[in-house]
Amino acid sequence: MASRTSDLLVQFQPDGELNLNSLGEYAKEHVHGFPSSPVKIGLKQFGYGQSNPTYLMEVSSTEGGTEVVKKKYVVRKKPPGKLLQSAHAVEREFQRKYSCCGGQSCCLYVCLHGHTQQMKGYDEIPNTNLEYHPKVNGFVSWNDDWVSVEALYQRDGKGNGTLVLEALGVHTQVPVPKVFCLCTDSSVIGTPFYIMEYLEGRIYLNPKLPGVTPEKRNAIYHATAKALASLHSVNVDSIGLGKFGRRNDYCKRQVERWGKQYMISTSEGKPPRDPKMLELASWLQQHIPLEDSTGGLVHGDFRIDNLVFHPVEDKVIGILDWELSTLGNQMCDVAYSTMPYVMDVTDDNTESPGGFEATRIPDGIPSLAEFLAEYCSLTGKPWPAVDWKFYVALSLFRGASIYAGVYNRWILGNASGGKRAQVAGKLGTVVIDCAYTYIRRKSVLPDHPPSATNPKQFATESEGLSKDSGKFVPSRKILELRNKLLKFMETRIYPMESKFSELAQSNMRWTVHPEEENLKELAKREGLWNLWIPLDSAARAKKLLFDDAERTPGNGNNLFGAGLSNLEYGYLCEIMGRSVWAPQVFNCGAPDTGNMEVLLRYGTKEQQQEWLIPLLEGKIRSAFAMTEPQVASSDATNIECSISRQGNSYIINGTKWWTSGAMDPRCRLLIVMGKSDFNAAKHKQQSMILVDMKTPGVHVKRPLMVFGFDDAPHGHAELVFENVRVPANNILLGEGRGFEIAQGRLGPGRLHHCMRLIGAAERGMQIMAQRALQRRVFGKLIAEQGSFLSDMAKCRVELEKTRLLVLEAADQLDRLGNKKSRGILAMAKVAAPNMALEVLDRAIQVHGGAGVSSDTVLAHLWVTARTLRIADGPDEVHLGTIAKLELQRAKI
Ligand SMILES: Cc1cc2nc3c(=O)[nH]c(=O)nc-3n(C[C@H](O)[C@H](O)[C@H](O)COP(=O)(O)OP(=O)(O)OC[C@H]3O[C@@H](n4cnc5c(N)ncnc54)[C@H](O)[C@@H]3O)c2cc1C
Repeated sequence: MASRTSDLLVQFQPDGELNLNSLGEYAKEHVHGFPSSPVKIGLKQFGYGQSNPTYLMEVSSTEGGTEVVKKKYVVRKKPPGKLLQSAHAVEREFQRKYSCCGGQSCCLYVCLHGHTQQMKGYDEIPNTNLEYHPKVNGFVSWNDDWVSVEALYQRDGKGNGTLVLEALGVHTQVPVPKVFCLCTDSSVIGTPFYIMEYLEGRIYLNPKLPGVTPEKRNAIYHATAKALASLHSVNVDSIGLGKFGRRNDYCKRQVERWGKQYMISTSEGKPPRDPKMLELASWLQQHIPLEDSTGGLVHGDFRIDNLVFHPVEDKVIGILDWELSTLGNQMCDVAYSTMPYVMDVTDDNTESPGGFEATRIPDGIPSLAEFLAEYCSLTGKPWPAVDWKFYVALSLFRGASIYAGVYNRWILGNASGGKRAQVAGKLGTVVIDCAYTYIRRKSVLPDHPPSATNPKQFATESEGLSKDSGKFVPSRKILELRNKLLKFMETRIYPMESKFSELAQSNMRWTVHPEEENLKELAKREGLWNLWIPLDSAARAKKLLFDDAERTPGNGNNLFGAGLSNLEYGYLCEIMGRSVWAPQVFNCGAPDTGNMEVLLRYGTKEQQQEWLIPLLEGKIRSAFAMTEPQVASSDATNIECSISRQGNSYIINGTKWWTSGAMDPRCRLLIVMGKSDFNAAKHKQQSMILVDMKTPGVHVKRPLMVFGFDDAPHGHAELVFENVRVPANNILLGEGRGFEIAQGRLGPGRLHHCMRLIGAAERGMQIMAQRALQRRVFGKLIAEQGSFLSDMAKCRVELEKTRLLVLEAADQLDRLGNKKSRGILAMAKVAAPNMALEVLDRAIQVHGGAGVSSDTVLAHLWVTARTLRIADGPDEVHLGTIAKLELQRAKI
């Protein structure tokens, strides 16, 4: 059952300092609309929670001789007595619009704790006990989480400032109570306090939601995820909270802070210290997530009982308790909000942790995975499986530290939670044990969010993402992956492009930048690895290698991708195509994907073990050697390289060129196409064979240049095979089956090129528009020149047409297979490079000289697109296929 907010009131327990008269006088002066002649000011205390004492202030006036309550407010103050550093910082919850004289002489600066200080040239202000720090242009204090005063009361151009509650209330849809004033003067009611709006609504004190129907429970959890998502979606910079806290190293600082506070609460003469807590601290320190700073707004105490729900509707009208709010890693908030799944926080059970996962999820409440999937979908955040253990353990660690603080305060006699604080010591031990067990669990969250098609999916609104049906509407799963990829590109790939290029132009050009390997690890951890692998190819290899697809060791580390169709991959591959450096970071680069596809589809178990697994793991790279300099290789029946059987070996002789990737120091495998029988039928002469790059007789003659780019460190090699002897079982599928394999290999691989070209064109469009909006020619921005506008619009038209064609080809490939979709594949292969060239050429033109230089990525993208009118079959060959099919249709 929900409690109405008014049900939570208990008789006012005076703390000896709270003077109602001074409170009333202060409110009259500082709260807009406060009755000017109140008859009576009454105070009732909210009896729930041990944090900052909170009161309902009822202001009565007389009407027709009767006393009526005219207005209700909430007063929230610090507890009296000596407090832990940074705890109970009510000032952090509040923000008022702070006006100054215009920046001339009276700007008041207030620190986190209500201390004030004058700045050079400003009027003297009492209560000075902080030091001005020029680096932060604010005041520094004892707390490492200090934000500069300027940050706390950021000034806009008019000398006004904003902070969290007011900033959210004024500028966002995040449900928060309206705040009226902050009083930092402890002489008024004994401690700093603030006054805010009283919200009449429902509060669910128990996250199990007893006495609530399953449907309503579902709706309440949905509303909770939505409220959290709304607060996490706030753009802090745009609402003046950009400096509300330090953005980086949030988890690291949290571990230090709560560890420190635990030590303070359990020092000599205080409650005993639990050694497991120290172990926990060290585990946390060693497992800080790589991405320790999403830098967004963090509530710090987000739980269902800190939410006020509408009196009748299942929506949140107020998020309360902002005293721990700051900027940082929002996943900490998410983990904390899911504590009921791990631990029963409702009753003072000092024996066991409980938690939905240990007991049972009450009917209607979503599973943890469903709740998280809902949140991730609403915010577009990546699925947090990788670091989930850390986040939950940190929440528990923090909880244990808070319990230790409460217990210590109870011993000192100033815990506002009264009797409940008495058992806090024992509860702390339960929490520590729970965390201790938790970090030893093998798995805490599935690798992937529950499927969007799961009928039990609890979300209603997020279904909107996949509810809209239509051929080219990506599912929620794909949208999540897309968002993750986009973020990865923005934060990891684009910032490294110039560094990768620099190395590729230096005399160390044929080495790999160490950051590339780091990024690969990160991509694996993010679940952005091997996404290109189609379901059916993965199934064959899993069966062959492990006999039991479900128990594949690779399941846990995305070795076999995310189980996507070619169509689904299309939405992701194009994002990778926006940078020439990106595909290999996700193990989705050419020619590896094509080669892995060959091994997945046609490799024997032994071949897969030797070559496929290290390729899937990203430990080695590969190349495909078909084209030969001396013959027209667009017709592969012309090739002359010989593969001849001798006992248990094959001997290879011939010259290949344009073997892409063969210069890469990690390249170990060559798939060589040659002739094993020069007298067989035209399409049965060719075979494919696996060759270790290190086999004697494999010579790299030279790297080839593409319009001046050698594409180091991967490169395109001319190779000579001189009596290269390889084991006979290196043959793929069997002698004379080379053409068959080529058909299988080139279908998806070709389409991946097209998908990437869509991305390259998108990048071109983006850079082109940015340039046009900045560059002035003959008195006008380029974006204002009519000829440019129509050119750009035409580029967009071409791009969208081609994207649809590529997606259609992917869809046909999924449904009809390689052979039947060869017509549309050929169309995509002709259309995509030509479209990308047109768009990139336009973008280059808009950049003038800069466009043809290496200062932008445009020239490299253009060059790559140009080669794709030739590589994987010249346009003419594909046009021939399209025309042939067209005529065949006409004959039927
Ligand atoms: C950057 C790059 C990377 C490459 N990577 C690889 C790789 O990793 N592995 C590999 O084996 N190969 C690779 N290639 C080679 C590529 O696949 C071949 O260049 C391509 O197949 C064309 O073969 P060719 O160069 O022998 O040209 P040719 O076969 O000599 O053709 C020359 C031209 O003849 C015309 N032509 C061809 N057929 C027809 C027709 N039916 N009708 C009308 N005109 C026609 C076309 O204009 C064509 O461009 C790569 C090429 C480049 C540029």
